[in-house]
Amino acid sequence: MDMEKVNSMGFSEFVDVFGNVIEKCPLVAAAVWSQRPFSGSEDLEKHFFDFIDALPRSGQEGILRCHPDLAGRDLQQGTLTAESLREQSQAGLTSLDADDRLRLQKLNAQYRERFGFPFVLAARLSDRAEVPQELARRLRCQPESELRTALGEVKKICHLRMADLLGADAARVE
Ligand SMILES: NC(=O)NC1=NC(=O)NC1=O
Repeated sequence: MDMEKVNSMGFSEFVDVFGNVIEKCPLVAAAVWSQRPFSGSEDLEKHFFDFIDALPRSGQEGILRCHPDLAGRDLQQGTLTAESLREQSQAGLTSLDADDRLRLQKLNAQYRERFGFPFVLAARLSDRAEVPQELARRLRCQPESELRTALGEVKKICHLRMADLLGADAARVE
């Protein structure tokens, strides 16, 4: 998909296509649409990131809370979005044994208890061995820095989902 196509999208089509690059937060795409035209994929992505960065802390934490736990209830109940299911299965989280799944659930609960939002990590850049290690490591971080780290992971997830949608040919618009 090239940028001329993106820049020609009406509001509904734009939100249909980009509404889940930030998990379950179509508002971000709805807001970014009015910033068109975009000079390229980086410019488009930067508008998504700028929107997140400009939110008050409550809004940023809200974005994190829209993310399903890794190997959590949504995965067990089959209620993950298509993107999330693909990401979690690529990280090997859909085939954990009961012990590993329970360990991750306990760590997720401890993390949520400490920070007030779920542990978020770009699963496609991780794997079943690394996720619990990274969760345990970040559990020891300070809330301020952890919020920034978590939002950084949201941006990585957005970047990867955007790349899936745009493909390689979303070069700059001449
Ligand atoms: N809590 C999470 O990190 N969730 C997720 N990470 C991903 O990469 N996809 C998700 O659904």
